[in-house]
Parts: sequence; structure tokens; C-alpha cells
Amino acid sequence: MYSRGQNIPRAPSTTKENLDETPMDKRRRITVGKMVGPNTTNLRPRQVLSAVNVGPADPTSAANSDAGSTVGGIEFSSREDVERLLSEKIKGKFKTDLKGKNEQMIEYIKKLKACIRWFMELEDGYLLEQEKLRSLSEAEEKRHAEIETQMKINIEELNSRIEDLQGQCASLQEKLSREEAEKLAISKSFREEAEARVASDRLRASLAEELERTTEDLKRNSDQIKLLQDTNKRLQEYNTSLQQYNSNLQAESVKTGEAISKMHTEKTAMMETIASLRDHTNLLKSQLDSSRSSQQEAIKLKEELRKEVGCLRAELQQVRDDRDHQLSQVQSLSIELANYKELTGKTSKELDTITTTRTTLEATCSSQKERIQLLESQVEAANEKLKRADLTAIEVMTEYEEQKNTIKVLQNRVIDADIQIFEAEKLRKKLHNTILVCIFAYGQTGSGKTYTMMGQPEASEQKGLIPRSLEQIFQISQSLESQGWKYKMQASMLEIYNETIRDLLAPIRSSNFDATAAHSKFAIKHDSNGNTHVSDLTVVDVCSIKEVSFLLRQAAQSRSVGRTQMNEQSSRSHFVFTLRISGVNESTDQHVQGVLNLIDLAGSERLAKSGSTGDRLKETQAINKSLSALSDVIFAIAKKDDHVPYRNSKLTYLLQPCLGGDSKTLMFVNISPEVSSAGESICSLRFAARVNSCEIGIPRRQTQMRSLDSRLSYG
Ligand SMILES: Nc1ncnc2c1ncn2[C@@H]1O[C@H](COP(=O)(O)OP(=O)(O)OP(=O)(O)O)[C@@H](O)[C@H]1O
Repeated sequence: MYSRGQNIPRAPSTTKENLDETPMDKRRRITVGKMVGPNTTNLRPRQVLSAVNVGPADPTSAANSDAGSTVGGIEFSSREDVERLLSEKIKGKFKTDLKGKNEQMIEYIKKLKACIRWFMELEDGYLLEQEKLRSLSEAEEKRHAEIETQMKINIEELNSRIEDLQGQCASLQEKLSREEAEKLAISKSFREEAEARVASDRLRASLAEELERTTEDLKRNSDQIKLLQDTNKRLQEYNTSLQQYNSNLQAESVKTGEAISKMHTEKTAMMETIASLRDHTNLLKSQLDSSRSSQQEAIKLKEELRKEVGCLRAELQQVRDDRDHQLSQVQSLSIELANYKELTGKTSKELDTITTTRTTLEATCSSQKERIQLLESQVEAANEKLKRADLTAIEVMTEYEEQKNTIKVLQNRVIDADIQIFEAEKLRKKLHNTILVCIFAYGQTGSGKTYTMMGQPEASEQKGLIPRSLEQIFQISQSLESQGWKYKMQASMLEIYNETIRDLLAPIRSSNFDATAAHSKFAIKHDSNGNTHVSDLTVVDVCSIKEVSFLLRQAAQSRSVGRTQMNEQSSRSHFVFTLRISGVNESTDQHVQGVLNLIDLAGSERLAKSGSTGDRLKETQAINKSLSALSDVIFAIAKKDDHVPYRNSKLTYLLQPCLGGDSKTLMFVNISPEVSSAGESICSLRFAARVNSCEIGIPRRQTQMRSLDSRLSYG
């Protein structure tokens, strides 16, 4: 509801034409509005405006405008009030009650007047509002004009701006086209880059794979290097310990030899001493026997003397008793004589008799005294004699005890000497067992096998295993001679070249070597006792290290050696040195025998690395084949296979008793310290590990009585 003076909201539909209307026009329009105006009871600002447009002719609209007014005590505030007024009927109390009807009519007219006044007020309000709206409209128009002007200015500005922008747009388009061209170029290069990136990604992936592989290889290699270093270290330690053990053994052997010979001299001296002591003991025994008999005699004599002394003592006692009795008689007689003298009743004759008796008694007494003295001196002499006999017996006994002790000491010394001889014999056996060994050197070409086995026999510090072991064998055999041992040695040397045997001690070596003839010539045969026979092989009796050294030099000259990329002087064959040892102990009638095989194998080599061609290639193939046959044999033994392929190569067939029999076999593994040889070193060490775990049997000592056949025989 709007009261007067209240700001009425501006109707958007208000136009200029509306504002220029006269109040009459308005009334007319209000009437029209009444006719067409909607019943908008519930509308608010817009309804009011509608009410204004409809005008007072539409009491409903006026009533809806809520512009309530009290006129003459009658209040109109809404259309309903007006409609109620208009629908009121004038009724009298009765049909002819004009007065009442008149009063009601007056009242009704009053109400109508009030209603008209309300309408007029409402109209005034509307007019006022209209004025306001006009001024507002003018202000609005002015504002619109200003806005329009402003808008024009703005439009101009915008136009100029648009022109600028169009210019900018053109330049931008130019730029855009340029940039598009650039973009095209960039996208092209981007595509190229993307392709390049894909290619580089692929490359990177392959490089990463390669890197991974290389890293793994590196890791593997470093592991292998570590393993090799460890193995090398262990081998060095082992080598050092072996060298130490060897030098200890040598020192022990020398010491033992010296000790044995010393003991032998001592033993001989002791035996002599024992013999002389035995003589002396026999003498002492006879002396002791005679002493014992003389002691017995002395004891008997002593007993007799004791008896005699007892008799003499009894006799002496008797004599003493007699003397005492006689003395008591003499005393009683003296007393009687004195009494008689006193009594004077006796005759001088009786007195004389008494005196004579007394004299006789005194004489008897003195003679008995003398006899007692004699007997006492006799007893004393007998006691002296007894004492002397006792002393002699004690001396004899002491001497006898001393001699017994001396014999005991000497017997102990003899036992000690026997123990020492037994220990020395044990050591000798140990040494003997140590060298009762097939020994061979295995390894890559150029790794030092020949150096290990042969070395440089002329230079004492650089002697190899073969000259050193032979020296030791001869040294020990000589030192054992004092114990009654006599040894006989026979040496033979052969090489297996391209699967054929060559005799390295043959007097003249044919330059045009006939392999077929050699094959039939040097046939390997094993008999049922495990003895090996190589037909037509030269066997030389050797008595000293000098002789063996000479033979070794001869063999070295005959050996097949050639130059390869890996070794200036590469052994192109397997070298087998065989020493047959047979020993006899004349004193114990004991026989021992053994065969020592010292083998310098040809080196394994990779064809690619050695670069062998022609004859060298053939040699390399033969070497590798026989080494692989050797490993096959060892692995078959390790696996305890029923079949061991000894016959696959000459080498394994020749060494069959050493590899699978009751011998002892020692293998040296030579490896090259060069990094480039690491792969082959690992192969060699793996092979060595397999060999190490390989049990070929329990060695048996070849000890027999006389007339024993050779273990190895050569035709
Ligand atoms: N421990 C060492 N000290 C000094 N020189 C050594 C040693 N070991 C090997 N050599 C030298 O290395 C070279 C190759 O050694 P050697 O001929 O003994 O090898 P190899 O294993 O027998 O080779 P191949 O199998 O080819 O016969 C030789 O000149 C040798 O003197």
C-alpha cells in the first residue's frame, strides 16, 4: 500500500506520449483501463502502476493500490470497499419508509462523495506522481542524451579502437600466419625430434641393455677376478706351504739322514760297548759267583767261629766258675787257716798241706786265667775275621748292584737307539711314500708347466721338480745304504706327440719320423698285475743324479718344441719321465719297488688365441683332444662310472695304472697371471677342483720278498 508522497516506482512502459496526456485523457484511459485492466489483486509495484493507469474509474485498482483514505468517517482503502459501496441497496424498514430510505440515500451519497474525494485524492497523487515521473523522465532523457553522446564518443573511440584493433588484427594475422608457418616448421622439427627421440630412446634402451650386460659382465668378471685372486692367493699360500713343506722335508730328510748315520755309529759304538759290557758283566758275574761262594764260605766260617766262640765262652765261663769256686775255696781255707792259727790246735804238717793245696789252687787259677786270656784273644781274632768277611761281602754286593745298574742303563740306551732307528725308518718310509707319486703339471700354454717340472737344472735356484726329486731320491737312497738298503734305478723318457709315442732316449732320432712304424713300435700294454709295458722303449740304469741330468738334457734336446703366439718355446707334446725304483734290504730281506712318473703336459690353448695354423694347428688339436680325454677319464673316475675311457688317448692309456690304480697322483695346476688368460685360468681351476675331489683308490705299498717282477717293464 502506497501513501501519498511516497516514491512510486517508475513504470518501464511509461512513454513520452503518456506523459503528454491531459487529465481528461487520463480519465478516459482510466475508464478504458477499467474495462481492460486485469484483476491484479496480488500484484505490488507494477499493480500500483496499473492502478494508476486505470485511474479512479477502477475502484478495484484503486483499492488494490492500498492508498487508504478516510473521508467523512468512511474509509476506502481497497477496491472491495468501493464495490461494497456500489453494491449497497437502499431499503426502508418497510416499503413506504421513504424517510428511512432518504436517510440511507443521504448516507450513501455521503459515502459516494467520500469515495469521489478519495478518487480525486488518488488522482492528485497520480498527477503528482506523473509530474515527478516526467521530471524523472526528463532527467532520464537528459541522462540518455548524455549517455548517447557518451556512447557516440565511445562508439567513435571504439571505432578508432576497432580500426586499431583491425590493424593489430591484420598484423596479428600476419604474425599468426608467420607463426603458423613457424609452427609448421616447429611441428615438423618436433616430429623429427620425436622420431629422433624415439630412435634415441631405442638406442638408449639398447645401450641400457648393453650397459646392464656389461655391468653384469663386469660384475661376473670382477667376481671371477676376485675368485681368481682368492684362488691365486690360496694357491700361493698352498705353494708356499708346499715349498715350506718340501724344504722342511728336505731339511728333515737331511737331518734324518745325518741322525740315522749318527745313530748308526752310535749304535755300533753302543753295540761294541754292550759287547764289552757283556764280557765285563760275565766277568763280574763269575767274580760275583766266586765272591758269593767265598761269602758263603766266610759265612760258614763265621758260623763255625761263632760256634767256637760260643764254646770258648762256655768253656771260659766254666773256667771262671771253677776259678771262682776255687777262689771261694781258697778264701774259706784261708779263713780256716787263720782260725786254726788262732786256735793253735793244728799241726804244722796239716798247715803245710793246706799251704800246698792253696798254692796248687793258685797255680790252677793262674793257668785258667791264661787260658781265658787266650780264648778271649781267639774270640777277638774270630770277630775280626768275621767283620772282614762281612765287609768283603758288602763290597761284592755293591759292585754287583752297580754292574746291574750299568747293564740297565745300557739296555735302556739300546732300547732308545732302537726306537730312534724305528722312527728314522718311519720317516724314510714317509719320504719314500712322498716321492712314490705320479706327478703331472696341467695348465694353459705358456703358464709355466715346463718351468715347474724341469726348470733350469743347471741353475740350483731354478731347478724344477724333476731334478729336485731325483736329487732327493738319490740322496735318500744313499743315506739308507747304512741301514742295509740297496736301490736300483731305471729311467725312461718318452713324449706323446700327435698321438704317437716317441722315445726321447733313443740313441739316434730319425729326422724323417715314421709315425706308423712308431705306432707299432711303442705299443702300450698293461698286464694283470697292473704293470705297464711300452715295447721298444729305451730304459737306462742310472746310479747318480749326474747320469739322470745328462739324460734329461738329451731328452730336452729331442723334445718337440715350437714357437707359438703364446709361448716362444712351447712344448708341443706330453713329456713322460719314468723312474723305476727297486730296493733290497739285505739284512731284513725286504724288497720295495715303485714307479715315479713325472709328466709335463702340453698346454691347453684356444685356437683363436694361439693363432696356430698348419702343423701347429694339427699339434694344437691333438694336444687339446688328449687333454680333454684326460679330463674325461678324471671325471669318469670322480663320478665312479663303470666305464672309464682310458683308451681314448695314448696319454690316458699310458697313465691308466697311475690314474686308476693303487698309485698316488699329484697334479700341479699352472695358471697365467695375465688378465687376458683369466677365462682359461678359470677353466684350469675348475678342472683342478674336479680333480681334487677325485678319489682314484687307496695306495698300496709295493713291498715283496725276493724274485719280484718289475712293476713297469720296458722291452
Ligand atoms: N715361475 C716362473 N718364473 C720365471 N719364468 C717363468 C716362470 N714360469 C714360467 N716362466 C717362463 O715362462 C715361459 C713359458 O713357460 P713354460 O714353457 O714353462 O710354459 P708351459 O706351460 O710349459 O707352456 P707350453 O704348454 O706351451 O709348453 C718360459 O720362458 C718360462 O721360462
